[in-house]
Amino acid sequence: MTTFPDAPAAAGIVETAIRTRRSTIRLAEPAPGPDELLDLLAAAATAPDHGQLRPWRLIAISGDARVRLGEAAAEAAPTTDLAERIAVKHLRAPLMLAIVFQPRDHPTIPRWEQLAATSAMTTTLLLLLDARGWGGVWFGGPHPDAPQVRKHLGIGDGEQLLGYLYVGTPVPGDGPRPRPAADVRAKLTWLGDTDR
Ligand SMILES: Cc1cc2nc3c(=O)[nH]c(=O)nc-3n(C[C@H](O)[C@H](O)[C@H](O)COP(=O)(O)O)c2cc1C
Repeated sequence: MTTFPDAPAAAGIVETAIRTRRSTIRLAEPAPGPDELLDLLAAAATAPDHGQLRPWRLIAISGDARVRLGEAAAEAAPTTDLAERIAVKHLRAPLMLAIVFQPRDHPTIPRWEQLAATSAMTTTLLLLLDARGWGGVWFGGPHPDAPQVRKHLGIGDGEQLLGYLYVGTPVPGDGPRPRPAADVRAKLTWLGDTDR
């Protein structure tokens, strides 16, 4: 049997948080408010980020603002039926966080590294929300590139909407879902000595 050195206690807590996190789709009120969100964002902003460029910003959308965003997204739908369904999707959680990628021109830090840093921050935020008992899920969102949505949210030239974190309180009774174990053996190539 494979053994590993004893890990510090904190490592166990972190590992449990990572292994038990699940995306939550059924979300009810309440959701975190501005102070808690800023606190969590400060923690999420510690994710790996070459040059600490923080090439991202978030837009929090709650209450009636979700209705107005839903209307903007619905305008981009090709049919009335789809438009109605798209508008309703914006009400699936009490809080939506639009993840806006803001790449900068940089002499040594390419765009792909900045996108990776934004993804790392977002994943860390999702994990932190889950660890605090909030539910959340990252969805691309209906028509994130539609001009109506970009205009409504004030997405600037050169910025990209990377979808939304839908955030709220997990609906009672929707207990934790077991996660099938991933077989990652084929995902690792090891070059060099494995005697360790
Ligand atoms: C950038 C991004 C966009 C996603 N968009 C969608 C989506 O539009 N629809 C969807 O069903 N899942 C989407 N997912 C996957 C879910 O967020 C989630 O990871 C998946 O349902 C697995 O659940 P889990 O996180 O509990 O493993 C997206 C994931 C990422 C990283």
